[in-house]
Amino acid sequence: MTLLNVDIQSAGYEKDKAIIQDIHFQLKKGELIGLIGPNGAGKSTTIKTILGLLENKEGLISFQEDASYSYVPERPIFYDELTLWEHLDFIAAVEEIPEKAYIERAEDLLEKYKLTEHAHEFPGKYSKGMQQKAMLILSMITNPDVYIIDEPFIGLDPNAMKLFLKLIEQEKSRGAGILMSTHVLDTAEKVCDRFIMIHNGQLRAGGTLDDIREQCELFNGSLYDCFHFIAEGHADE
Ligand SMILES: Nc1ncnc2c1ncn2[C@@H]1O[C@H](COP(=O)(O)OP(=O)(O)OP(=O)(O)O)[C@@H](O)[C@H]1O
Repeated sequence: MTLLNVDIQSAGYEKDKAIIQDIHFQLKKGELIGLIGPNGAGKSTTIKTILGLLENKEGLISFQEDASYSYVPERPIFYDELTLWEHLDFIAAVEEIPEKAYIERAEDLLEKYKLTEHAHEFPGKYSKGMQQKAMLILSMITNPDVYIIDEPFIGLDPNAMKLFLKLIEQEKSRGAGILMSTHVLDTAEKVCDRFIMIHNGQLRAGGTLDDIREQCELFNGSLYDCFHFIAEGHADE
């Protein structure tokens, strides 16, 4: 079942100045799609377009009726005056999550990400990795149907990365769909079901790793080999 249908003809930050063009794909239940491309390719712009943050857009974005989503931005954003626990309280109140369920889930996530002892501190003062973990916890507290995650791995230590991947796997089994942009291609190759490869604001290849290999004519290539081919226009020597 399709959770999100992306049909972007063009989008950008200024009128008549398209940054991305012709980006079309669908995110299905239980699926993890990797959004891949070099710096400045248009990954974050694609995500912002999906979230409805860009006014200059031609095309259609549609979430399945009543589908909820969580967005994890590339750079963590917090309210200065709220502790992490207060952020969780705030989200639970806005989303009307029953108190017992939310407290259990919050305590479990804080424990897993080793932030229990820091839950009553201001996340603005956390280390980079702790901030990223806090953002991931906030995104998971609502059990959304769709996750849109812009580069989750920056700053995560290896244990936190492993934990994140395990939780993402659990969320997929629950039926959530995940769109995740990342530069960590060896991990993406292992965990993503499909890929969207963007270069210069255009969809250059898409599908499973085998589909991408075929489109790049690199039949035994890794995801990195295909990335290099698309970004540089020739195979890596
Ligand atoms: N707020 C903005 N206003 C104008 N142009 C922008 C803005 N944000 C990004 N751009 C431009 O849009 C293009 C695509 O940027 P985008 O951030 O989508 O790339 P990206 O693929 O996410 O890159 P990275 O891997 O470096 O995060 C770049 O040329 C960038 O300069």
